[in-house]
Amino acid sequence: MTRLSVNVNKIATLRNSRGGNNPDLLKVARDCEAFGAQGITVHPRPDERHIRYADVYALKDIVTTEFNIEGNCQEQKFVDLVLNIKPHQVTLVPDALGQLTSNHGWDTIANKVYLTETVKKFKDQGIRVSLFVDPQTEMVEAAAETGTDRIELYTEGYATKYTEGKEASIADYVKAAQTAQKVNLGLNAGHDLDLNNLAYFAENIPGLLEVSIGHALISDALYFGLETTIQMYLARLSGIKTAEEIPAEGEV
Ligand SMILES: CC(=O)[C@@H](O)[C@H](O)COP(=O)(O)O
Ligand SMILES: NCC(=O)COP(=O)(O)O
Repeated sequence: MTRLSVNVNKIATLRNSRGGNNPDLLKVARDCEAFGAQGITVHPRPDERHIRYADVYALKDIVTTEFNIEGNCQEQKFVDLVLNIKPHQVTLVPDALGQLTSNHGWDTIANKVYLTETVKKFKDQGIRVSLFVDPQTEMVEAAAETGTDRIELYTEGYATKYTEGKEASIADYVKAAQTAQKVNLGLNAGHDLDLNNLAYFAENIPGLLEVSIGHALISDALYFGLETTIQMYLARLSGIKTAEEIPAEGEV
């Protein structure tokens, strides 16, 4: 079954808006795990506008599930952070400085030499590596040549097109996932996944090991509460239908 890693960036963003410790990031991370999340994701950025480097060190001591650190390995501070903490997984994302949020995957062809050296640096320390990529066959194939363990498919394109037509929105992702299987890459996915689009993605993408979800999940928690929200996302991943999705008798 696909595992759910909760990205807690938005909790830090809310906390930072007032300068104190409310909400308490470490408590939220512990609670996410207690409510069933199988991993915690953070994505520190150089300006530390949400997750701070100090948060990542503090989380290392309390996360008991999979710890996934995402970020830009072209920043030496990020590389040092990850090598010091040694999380279960590092996800390398080609962010530009000052970027609002991640908006593209690696060009794994143009950056093959750089990525091969960087992947090795982390793998030599026992850290699983995942590369953030767009759903393009040639990018997935070249990713495999860097020695990375996994890729994370950037799902913003899927999420945007989902409401216009499910089949068309997922087609490139299915192809990319099939390619990943062919070249023996583990498969993660993330960005803008939510309660509406998650189940269809998880049902149709072969070999999907993990999704990391932050923005929508934390927003949903305002309405449903964190525990219920996490249960709802887990249900989407396990194929359990909600009451509204179960056809009434005679409708089948
Ligand atoms: C790589 C990715 O898609 C996520 O990590 C996303 O970028 C979250 O980062 P923000 O919370 O800064 O939007
Ligand atoms: N890797 C994707 C992630 O961690 C969360 O992205 P989003 O759900 O905040 O868009």
